Amino acid sequence: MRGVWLRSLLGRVIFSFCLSRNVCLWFGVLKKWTSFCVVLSFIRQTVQEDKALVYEDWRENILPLLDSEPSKLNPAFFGVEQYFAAKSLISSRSFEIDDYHGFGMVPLADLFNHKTGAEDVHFTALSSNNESEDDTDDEIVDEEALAQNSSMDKTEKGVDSDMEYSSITEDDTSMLEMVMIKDVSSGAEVFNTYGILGNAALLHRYGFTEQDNTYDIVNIDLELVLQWCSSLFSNRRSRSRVSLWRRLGYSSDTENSEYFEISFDGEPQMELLILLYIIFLPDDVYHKLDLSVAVAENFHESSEKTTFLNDNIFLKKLSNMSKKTLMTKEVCDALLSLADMRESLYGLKSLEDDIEALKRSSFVRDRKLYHSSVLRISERKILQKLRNYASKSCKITNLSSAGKKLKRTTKRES
Ligand SMILES: C[S@@+](CC[C@H](N)C(=O)[O-])C[C@H]1O[C@@H](n2cnc3c(N)ncnc32)[C@H](O)[C@@H]1O
Repeated sequence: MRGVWLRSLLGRVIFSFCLSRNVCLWFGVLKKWTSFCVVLSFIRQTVQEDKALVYEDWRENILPLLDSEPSKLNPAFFGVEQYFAAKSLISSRSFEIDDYHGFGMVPLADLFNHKTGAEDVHFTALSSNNESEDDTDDEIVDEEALAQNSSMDKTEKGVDSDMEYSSITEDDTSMLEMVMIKDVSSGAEVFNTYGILGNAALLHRYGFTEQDNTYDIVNIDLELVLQWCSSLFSNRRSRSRVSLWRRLGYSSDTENSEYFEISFDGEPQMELLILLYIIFLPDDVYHKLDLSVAVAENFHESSEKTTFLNDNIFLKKLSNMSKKTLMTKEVCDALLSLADMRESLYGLKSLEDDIEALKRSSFVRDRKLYHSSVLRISERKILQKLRNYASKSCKITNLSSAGKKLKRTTKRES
């Protein structure tokens, strides 16, 4: 048996997996789990929301069992803390398989540790054209059928060649294929990748971080932008400018957890630049734009609304603006202030202090401290890059406006 698995690792092996698109049913009917999985898409890092969802799950599904009479459950094992621990364990051992299957737990596949952007092994559904034909039914995979299909069964029946696996299971949506995508030297660790995840997401879901993770990001909350805005302008102006930005469709749907991402290279999200740009618009331009949007909002037909907005010259200009053109001197200065405000959330210790502390040996033993420190440092380095990005763009803007002024003066003089 051992030989079969080892051979399969070097070639390819097909796992049967107990999984449906609603993977959460695997653990009993915990309806909130689905949203928990979805929320953990990690494009948005919603630790607090997840905690609230898990708590709600516990309250709805576990608490009634404890309260029911006579309860055979020992409350010491079914408290909310234990529930969080169990869910964390499950979540750290499940991963996003593909678009069709979503998140799931796959026996054996959870053997592999993660490496960002450098997987050796890849998991994929066998049939690539099985998209949504059976969307409405078969949410739960028939466990008996799965057992019959399991690769272990086939091995025991003596079916162990790759060809035979493939021909038997080609259209089976309950099968996953594990493919070695590169050669791995004998004795070296075989890595999978859990997805494109920044350090906060890795820490939140899997309990570890990676130094120099190129998918790392820093979030700047909309709330922080509002705070900065209110330090320069009246609250009324801040609110009205943000409201216009929302009405133009640049904000996300979830109003209570809005934030902007700064990429690993220190580049701010376009939506943040547009908001800052709108905040600095002169009053007359703002009022014209606001009026146009108000008129458009009165159209009943969305096509009429779109045509009207598309005809607006300023809106056309705004939507065609590149990051470079949005980086006016004011926007650059705003980004520098926002970087400082965000940095202040890390307390009084400097980035250098943090780097020194990470080198201390005690951190290596205390894994929680180590990973939280890596996260802190990588986020602060991104903020540093944001400052560089803003200062560099500011210099370019200054140079080009100085160039334009010079051109105008030369024209006038000639
Ligand atoms: C699916 S398991 C991977 C197998 C795991 N090593 C085990 O013991 O079963 C996921 C867990 O492995 C650990 N892990 C995976 N990749 C890691 C990495 N690159 N660095 C540190 N820990 C990692 C984390 O604790 C994570 O929650």
